Amino acid sequence: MADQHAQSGDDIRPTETPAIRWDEPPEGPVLVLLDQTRLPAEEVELVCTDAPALVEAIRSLAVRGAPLLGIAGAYGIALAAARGFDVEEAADALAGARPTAVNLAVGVRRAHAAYRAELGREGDQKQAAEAALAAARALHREDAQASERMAAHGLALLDELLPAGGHRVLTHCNTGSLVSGGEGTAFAVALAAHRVGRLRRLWVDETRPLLQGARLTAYEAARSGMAYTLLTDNAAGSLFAAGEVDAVLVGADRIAADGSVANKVGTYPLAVLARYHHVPFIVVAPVTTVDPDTPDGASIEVEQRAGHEVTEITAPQVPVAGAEAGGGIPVAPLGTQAYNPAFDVTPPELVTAIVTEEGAVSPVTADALAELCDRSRQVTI
Ligand SMILES: CSC[C@@H](O)[C@@H](O)C(=O)COP(=O)(O)O
Repeated sequence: MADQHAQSGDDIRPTETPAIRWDEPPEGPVLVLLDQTRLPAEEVELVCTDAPALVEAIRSLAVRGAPLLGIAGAYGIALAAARGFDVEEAADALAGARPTAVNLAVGVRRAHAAYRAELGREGDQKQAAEAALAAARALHREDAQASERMAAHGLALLDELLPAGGHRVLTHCNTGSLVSGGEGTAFAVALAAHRVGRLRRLWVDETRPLLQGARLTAYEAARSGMAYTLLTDNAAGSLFAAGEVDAVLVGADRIAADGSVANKVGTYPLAVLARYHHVPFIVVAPVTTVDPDTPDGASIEVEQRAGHEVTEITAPQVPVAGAEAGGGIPVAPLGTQAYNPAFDVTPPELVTAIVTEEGAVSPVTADALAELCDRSRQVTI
């Protein structure tokens, strides 16, 4: 199959606009987000001046993806503190805005703890707000570094598992620079393979219902100059059957202590397909996505989203005036009920490896994961 994009991608950024940035115009500090609901049509920034606006941006998926949610949550605390809002209230609202991605609560807790610690040291409100901002900036920076290290570990693992030929990698949802302070998680591994000429093709699942694959991953892949092909989620089975997939690379929203992986709905069927077809199924996520307090997959809260996301096709860049519910184009009879979990859970026995910035765990066991988390804590302290 001919490559769709022949240019070398090294100097091309996957988006012109950063996914998130802190700004301090004369009117006061703001958190500026690249509104992901408007992609790929246009890169538009969304300016949040308080925590409720950020909560709304999180719920509507203007800002999304586990690591970026953590960074956004931390900046949200800094924003509430800097603008003199009730920080306790902001922390509760932000941490609860979406339940599955553990990074959101982790990011909120980190900035909140820095804020409280400064107050505890008799710091004034301004100093506490500065401490929260410093914590958010540190998380942002660390996520970029983690991204780089995950890419290196992931590429080494791919080369070890697939010694011959270029890699044909299937991915789901969106895991690139739109979800991270750096180049992302699973997508960063594909990008690293592309840069050294080892990526033959990135197969991009469209990822119904909100099309993060089609709208966002295809966008990032195109701008990066890699060979990619978009497929409907339903076409993955026949792609495996045709022998066209060498590895699956996905991200994670929460990894339970036993190694169960919550990720975008549609991930679990890919893991089943991969096992049946003897293809490595690799999860790439920062250590902060591993949640030692969630013992197993059954304990992970899976976010249920509005049915209209399924019963309507919503192209946010093309608003439909006067339409019902979500404002999209109906594709089902009026009143149809929909089952719309945002995530599913893949059991550890279907996961070939979990790649983090601290290295890979394979086979995936509770003990190996716990050891990795301990190692990471020692490095951080
Ligand atoms: C590194 S991103 C990993 C996951 O957060 C990603 O795969 C995903 O499922 C995102 O879901 P979303 O609902 O778009 O926030």
